[in-house]
Amino acid sequence: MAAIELEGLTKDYGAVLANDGVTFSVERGEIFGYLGPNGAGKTTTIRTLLGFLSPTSGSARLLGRDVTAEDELVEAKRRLGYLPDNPAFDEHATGREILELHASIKGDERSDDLLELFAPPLDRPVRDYSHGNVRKLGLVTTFMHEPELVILDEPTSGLDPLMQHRFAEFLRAERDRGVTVFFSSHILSEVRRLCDRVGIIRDGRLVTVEPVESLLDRSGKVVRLRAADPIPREAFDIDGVHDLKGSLDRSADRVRGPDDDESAAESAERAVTECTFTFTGDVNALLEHLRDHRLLDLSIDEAPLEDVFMRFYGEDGDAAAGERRARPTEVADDV
Ligand SMILES: Nc1ncnc2c1ncn2[C@@H]1O[C@H](COP(=O)(O)OP(=O)(O)OP(=O)(O)O)[C@@H](O)[C@H]1O
Repeated sequence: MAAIELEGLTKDYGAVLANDGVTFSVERGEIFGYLGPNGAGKTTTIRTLLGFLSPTSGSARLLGRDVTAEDELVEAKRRLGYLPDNPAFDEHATGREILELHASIKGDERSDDLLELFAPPLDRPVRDYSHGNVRKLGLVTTFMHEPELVILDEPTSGLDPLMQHRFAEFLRAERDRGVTVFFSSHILSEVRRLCDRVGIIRDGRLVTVEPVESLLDRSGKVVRLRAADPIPREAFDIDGVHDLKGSLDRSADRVRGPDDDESAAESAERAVTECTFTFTGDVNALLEHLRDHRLLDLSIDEAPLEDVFMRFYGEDGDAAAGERRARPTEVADDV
């Protein structure tokens, strides 16, 4: 039995179809990232899973329990930890009082360890907390009762890099002891660092569900090279080379054309000494192909996850995915 099962989940707010037949499962013991830009429908799915919203149609199950059946939902929630985007703690209570309240409701198996790890202040009222400290307190309340499944909304927002690193290590250790993690995010670096699989939602519809690695594999590698001598552009006419951009160092240009006065840009149309391209082929074949050229520098890196998302949200990706026309969406570090 999967930890989360969604089958044709649809939520129609009237003006907006926020979830449109969303179907996927989150397996036990995996870290699953739920991604999409603002307004894509992530929170709607999460709020439906938690029983805060009723689906217009379709079904949602948490730990095998139907979330639309009150008693089943209560049973599932005992084994669940939930960190909302903005935890609504009583502003007048201190962190310690909030932990005591949570312990009395759902139990406390490990708050001492969690406090050591995340170290939120405890003796000040929450209204004096920074955003990051609210988040740290929220992480303690989310995990203190040893949940089997945690649902986290943008978990690292407001955490400094050191704390983000600590949180990532903690989450992986939780996963390794069998805890299932479902989190929504639009921060690609976070997704790349943490997730086993991702589901991508756009305009209420699920675009893909797949392992992060396969998403990255399909997007290819970014190759950058610098050569001692000009390499004719035809040398890059091989399978898997896309988007070649290059420049020519004229001092190294020994392949000038008949017109020695041609501009640097014109020369670079024939040959390059420095270039960057996306490569989706066999790296060994590429290296073999470049063997006759003296390289000064070569790097082969994974394509940025941003490029992968552009395929799903950008104009071209829209056509390739056979999806509806995308709304204009900025895709930088945030999806
Ligand atoms: N209660 C509501 N009534 C009407 N429309 C709503 C309601 N809640 C959300 N929406 C709309 O549904 C769509 C999906 O919203 P949702 O909050 O699920 O997206 P999201 O992916 O979580 O976005 P964000 O990353 O900004 O939190 C948006 O167009 C939003 O304006």
